[in-house]
Amino acid sequence: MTSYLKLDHIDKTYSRGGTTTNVLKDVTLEIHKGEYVSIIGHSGCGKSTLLNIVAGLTDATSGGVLLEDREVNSPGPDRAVVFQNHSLLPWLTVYDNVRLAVDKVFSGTRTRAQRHDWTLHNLELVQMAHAKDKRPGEVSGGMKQRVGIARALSMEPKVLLLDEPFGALDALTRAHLQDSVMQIHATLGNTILMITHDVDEAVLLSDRIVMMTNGPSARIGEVLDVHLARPRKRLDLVTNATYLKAREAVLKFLHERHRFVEAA
Ligand SMILES: Nc1ncnc2c1ncn2[C@@H]1O[C@H](COP(=O)(O)OP(=O)(O)OP(=O)(O)O)[C@@H](O)[C@H]1O
Repeated sequence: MTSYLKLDHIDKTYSRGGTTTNVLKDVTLEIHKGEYVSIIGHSGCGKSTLLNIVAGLTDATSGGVLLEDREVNSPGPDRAVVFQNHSLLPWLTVYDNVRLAVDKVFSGTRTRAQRHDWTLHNLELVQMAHAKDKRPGEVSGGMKQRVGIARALSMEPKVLLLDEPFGALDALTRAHLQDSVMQIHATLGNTILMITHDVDEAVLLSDRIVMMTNGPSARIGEVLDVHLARPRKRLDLVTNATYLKAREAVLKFLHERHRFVEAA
């Protein structure tokens, strides 16, 4: 398989008030088309910084990001981001929040009727068509995240970037949304890069788990292949030896790194 998205020797240093902090050190990662890759690591190691660099929202200090062999260093609809706290416009309906993105990307290439159908189609994908006329303030946190995912998908991004998309949700809502994302990934074959703190979530959803060392100068410590057939059913995995082994490997990595920090 060839690399679709490449993080190429990324370094990131923040300078503030005369002090400089090196957050990311030589991060290189190749992601294949259709792959679901998660990044896991302790708080503050630089996961969001890395995702923001891929999104084009933050510049790398050196190194860069290649998508289909072309350098990307500014935001674009080819890399749609879903943040932990939904970023919907509160004065627009659920429908209009998605339609706005659809119009931005497709106003030159699709008719009004096509854009309308496409907006509804994406709301249906996340089971939110029934609430299309509600405003964000009138729906639950999980529903808002669904709309955020619909909005991101509606731009037909080459890569979907998820920054802890389920982090602020209760366990049941989180599980439902994880199932929806797995279903969407199975249907559309999206290439997904996701940040998470949750070991079970990483193993359930990912083809590969990228484990970051602690910062400063965080780098990729280990990359774990998750050899679990799809579709994956969470209840079946509870006793699955491959699942348990993967889970243990990630926990061990994080635990050892954590101990390292405490000892330091
Ligand atoms: N704009 C900025 N200026 C200076 N330092 C920053 C800036 N943004 C982030 N940092 C620092 O960079 C480091 C990495 O932050 P980042 O948010 O990327 O980590 P993270 O792994 O995503 O954390 P968390 O898991 O808690 O969200 C932190 O030490 C943070 O304080």
